[in-house]
Amino acid sequence: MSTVDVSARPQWRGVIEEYRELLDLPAGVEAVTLREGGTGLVHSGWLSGLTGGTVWLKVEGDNPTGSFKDRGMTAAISLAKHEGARAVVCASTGNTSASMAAYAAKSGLVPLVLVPEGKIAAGKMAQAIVHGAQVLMVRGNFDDCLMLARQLADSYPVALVNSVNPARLEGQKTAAFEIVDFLGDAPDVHVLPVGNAGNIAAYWLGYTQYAGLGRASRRPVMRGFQAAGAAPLVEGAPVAHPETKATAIRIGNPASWKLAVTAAEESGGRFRAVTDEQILAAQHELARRDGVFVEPASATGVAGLLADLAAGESYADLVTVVTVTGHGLKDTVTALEGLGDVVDSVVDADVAAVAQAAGLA
Ligand SMILES: Cc1ncc(COP(=O)(O)O)c(C=O)c1O
Ligand SMILES: N[C@@H](CCOP(=O)(O)O)C(=O)O
Repeated sequence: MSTVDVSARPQWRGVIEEYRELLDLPAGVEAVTLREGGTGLVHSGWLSGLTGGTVWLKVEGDNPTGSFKDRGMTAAISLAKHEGARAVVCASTGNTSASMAAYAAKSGLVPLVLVPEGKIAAGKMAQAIVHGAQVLMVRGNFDDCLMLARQLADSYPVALVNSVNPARLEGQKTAAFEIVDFLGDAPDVHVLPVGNAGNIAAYWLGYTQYAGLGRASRRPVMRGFQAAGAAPLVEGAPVAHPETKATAIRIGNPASWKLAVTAAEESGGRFRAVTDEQILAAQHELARRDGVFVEPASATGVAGLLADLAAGESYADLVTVVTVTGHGLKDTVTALEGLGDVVDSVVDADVAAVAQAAGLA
């Protein structure tokens, strides 16, 4: 077979190459990329109808490992490699570890993951393990894991790639760039789930940079939503024992607390809490009405928007973007919980029986 030169063929290049001149990374950093970013901005007919405005879903489950973390991880891993690191570490509620493990595999770095024992969705755990990470389960919560990861990185030759690493936010801010590039301006309101708070900080960084460059005429109001059992930013104090079925945001002391508060305050936004019941209901509604299957934590922004509407908040005539942060296939167990017998009925391999069971006959 003759070799075909594909180097000049158009392809999304990943967030570093697409936005390199806008990222605060050292010159000459070679991108370790899985072609992350360039994710869909999907119009939600359902939410637009409910609000009387225009609602877009930024579907971050489209990323290579199924969450927004890949945008930051390409930057953090590329920088770690550039600086000569041999090993990387993260604390994780699941998605960061999946992402880190994949990018570490791509780059040849050795990945070490610290997770809270028994609180990681199976799909995410599988990703980290299959990509070759060493996964240590810690008797403690995410906040304990992050403290340990920081201590390891301080004392041993291993680079920390959680969102306390500024390169992570540099990569993640590209989601804001993509939204403005697509819509032609920033939205009026941006809604998203908040856990460790790196993502809201990164979006604010991106929107602010684009407004400063004149690529957007405004910055959106930032509305962050947390799970009621893990809502330190709503309560104004760390939560010692965070609890929620949305395990990705089971975090009691967000590392980017101050940056998140700045984003909310400067934008005229705020934080609100929604219950697990509201989150899981929003997850199912989104899947059934818009065809977008997200993991529980990712539905927190949708739940928040619905709760705002129920509380009389108006989104009418506004352009709203809701980031749905990760793919539903990561946690099918929680998605199916409470649905009873998911296989409606078993039938013989007979067309009449099938038609009858399906209510067609
Ligand atoms: C799927 C998902 N959504 C939302 C979040 C919250 O993002 P952040 O920690 O940047 O606030 C996380 C991680 O915490 C996550 O994994
Ligand atoms: N949800 C996160 C928690 C860690 O967040 P990070 O953005 O600081 O890495 C995860 O997936 O682990």
